[in-house]
Amino acid sequence: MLEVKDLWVKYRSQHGRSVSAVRGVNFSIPDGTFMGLVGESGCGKSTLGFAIARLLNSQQLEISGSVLLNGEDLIKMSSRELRKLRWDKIAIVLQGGMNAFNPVLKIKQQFTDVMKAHGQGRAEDRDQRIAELLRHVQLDPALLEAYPHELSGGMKQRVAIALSLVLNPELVILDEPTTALDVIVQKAIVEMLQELQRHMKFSVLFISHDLGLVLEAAERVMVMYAGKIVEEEPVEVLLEGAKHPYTEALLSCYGDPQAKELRFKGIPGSPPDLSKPLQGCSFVPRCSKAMSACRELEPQRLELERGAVACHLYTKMQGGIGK
Ligand SMILES: Nc1ncnc2c1ncn2[C@@H]1O[C@H](COP(=O)(O)OP(=O)(O)OP(=O)(O)O)[C@@H](O)[C@H]1O
Repeated sequence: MLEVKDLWVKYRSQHGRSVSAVRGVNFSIPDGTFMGLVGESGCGKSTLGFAIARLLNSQQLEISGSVLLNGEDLIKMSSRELRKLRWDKIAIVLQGGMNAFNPVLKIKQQFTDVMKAHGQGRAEDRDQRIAELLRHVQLDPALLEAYPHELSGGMKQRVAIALSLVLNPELVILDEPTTALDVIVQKAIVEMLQELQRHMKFSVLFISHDLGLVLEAAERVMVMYAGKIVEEEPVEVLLEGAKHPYTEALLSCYGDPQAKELRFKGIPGSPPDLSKPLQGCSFVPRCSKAMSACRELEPQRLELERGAVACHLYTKMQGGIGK
């Protein structure tokens, strides 16, 4: 349903410095799939999510490639065409989404405004739909008469999710939707989201820096590093063993929960500066398995039986590189 092909996003600053935040990304999200996107801070996750929804200010960036939603290229669409498509076909929920409500409007009004703007039906039908959505996110419809400040963070995020579903979108992009919430509320919201997704059959792109949360929430996972997807797989395949050394390192950060002493490990070093030209594999300085070819050639995405990986270890296994 969603197909992203060779997507590049480069931010331009006034001082001539540019940052390549998304560098040739390819993937697709089939209908009704819960896809996770994970990676360290600054690897380009939000830029990718925003680029798909065409929510980036195009005057300050260069964007190329295509984002096909049921065959229609969003990158080529005019602002008018995009306005019709947002909420209706694609909706986005942000980490700060719960603070994005208008503080002087009751919750109900925030739903009504979106529905009216998209020409949605009679007042009674609207009211019925809004109440039904609130029940879907396990909130009492009486809360529709509340102002945003009267709700807790978890409740507001549930409302933000309900609002994103108001026009029955085909794809919902959630960017760190639970990061500001405690782990118990996080888990409850993820479970609710899975339930909603199964029931309403939309596709999800769930963006988070928390691999543990993504593994719990999603069916498939994409791992992003320095603007590229370095591994993509169904969760159960990834849990059998990561292929890319970066994914392996991310997984090992969680340690063994059964161990007597809980130790948190980090990944030594830091991600590369995306404003500088990169040569070879961008993970080389932090990779314990790097070979000389990794310093020279950028690994390309290699399609596997149930996923994909961009790492020379796999090119080598297939006889592609000798060093
Ligand atoms: N408006 C902008 N102008 C210039 N550079 C930007 C802009 N927004 C993001 N960047 C840069 O693009 C790169 C990717 O940032 P992005 O926010 O997409 O990453 P992220 O993985 O979502 O990180 P985080 O989880 O911290 O939000 C970073 O180097 C960041 O500094």
